[in-house]
Amino acid sequence: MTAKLALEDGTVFTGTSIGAEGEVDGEVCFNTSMTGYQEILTDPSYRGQIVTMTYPQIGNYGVNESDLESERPHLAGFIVREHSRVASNFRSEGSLADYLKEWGVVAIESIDTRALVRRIRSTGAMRGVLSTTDLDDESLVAKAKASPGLVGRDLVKEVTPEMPCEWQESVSDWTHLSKAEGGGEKAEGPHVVALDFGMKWNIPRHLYDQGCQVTVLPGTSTAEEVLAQEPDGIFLSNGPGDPEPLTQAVETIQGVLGKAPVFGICLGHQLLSLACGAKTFKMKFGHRGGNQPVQRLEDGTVEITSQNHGFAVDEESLPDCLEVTHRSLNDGTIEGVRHREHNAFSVQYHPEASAGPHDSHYLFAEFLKAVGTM
Ligand SMILES: NC(=O)CC[C@H](N)C(=O)O
Repeated sequence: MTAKLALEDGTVFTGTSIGAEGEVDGEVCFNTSMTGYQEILTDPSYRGQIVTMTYPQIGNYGVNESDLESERPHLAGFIVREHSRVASNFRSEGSLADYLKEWGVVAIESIDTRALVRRIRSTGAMRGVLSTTDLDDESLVAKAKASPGLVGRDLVKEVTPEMPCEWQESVSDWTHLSKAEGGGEKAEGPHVVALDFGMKWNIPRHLYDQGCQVTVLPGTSTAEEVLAQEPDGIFLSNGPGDPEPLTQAVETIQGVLGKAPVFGICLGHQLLSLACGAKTFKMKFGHRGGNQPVQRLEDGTVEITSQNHGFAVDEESLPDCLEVTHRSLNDGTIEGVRHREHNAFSVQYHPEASAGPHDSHYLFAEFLKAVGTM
């Protein structure tokens, strides 16, 4: 079945559908990871985005239950150069194409993803439409132009859980970072409240494996609701879209700062910075992939990190109470901050990896240390 991708600048790519029938719109962005397509599909931070993989062949190790980062795919659409017809891996439980169809994900292959990515890199992230039902170029480009984009929209409300829950799952036990260190069984350690703005599951898995009792609260919770849990530490999760419209989350963070140690990842980092008085801005095409170099300013160490963000904290707006701790070596943007008075720090990248390198796992231990010293 033919599928088409149209961009707001008038470019149209014609390829073949590998997913569900239908039509979706969203911001077209690219991810440079060679593996981890299942984690990307199920990362709630991709809500509202059509994701192109730069690696040319995707799907060759299939899909499985333990690589899910949430219950279901969240991205708007998926683009690959070639979808592998063979899924060969001892962990594989099914094929990528079946998974995409099962969850109604509109997806396309056999387009020139290099040309698409070069266009995004020079023009910046663009709105687009991916369709198997409308194959008329003019109509598709008009729809891409009319698509709402990400700026100014609260996408967290579409992915945050309705109810609190107690987290009970370890990191998947085929990795060397699993329960071996005693995680899970000794969840009598510090009580961490995780505000879930669209949290990737590997984050609470890591906290649980460090012995934390993890209570997951909806991202819409108030400071009173968080503090009523008597947390030893508060975690601010990743999540989709533009951080600036999330005024309620910012208020909650302002209400809990200084009352317990705070650790934020990605959207959580942006929200902590906003709560301290900084501003965020939309990047030209963002950072998405498992090979993003970041420097830890304290000692110059370079970490290769997993990232997925299209917004960033604006350095010019940084208040005196925040100190930059990490910086991107690709473009110099802020990748981590620490509060000078309160016990609070955050990073723009993903120490839980999933998928990606494990260089930054030490941040979970740092949070635990912070929790113990408050
Ligand atoms: N992974 C995330 O939390 C992403 C944060 C935010 N939605 C951004 O794109 O910058």
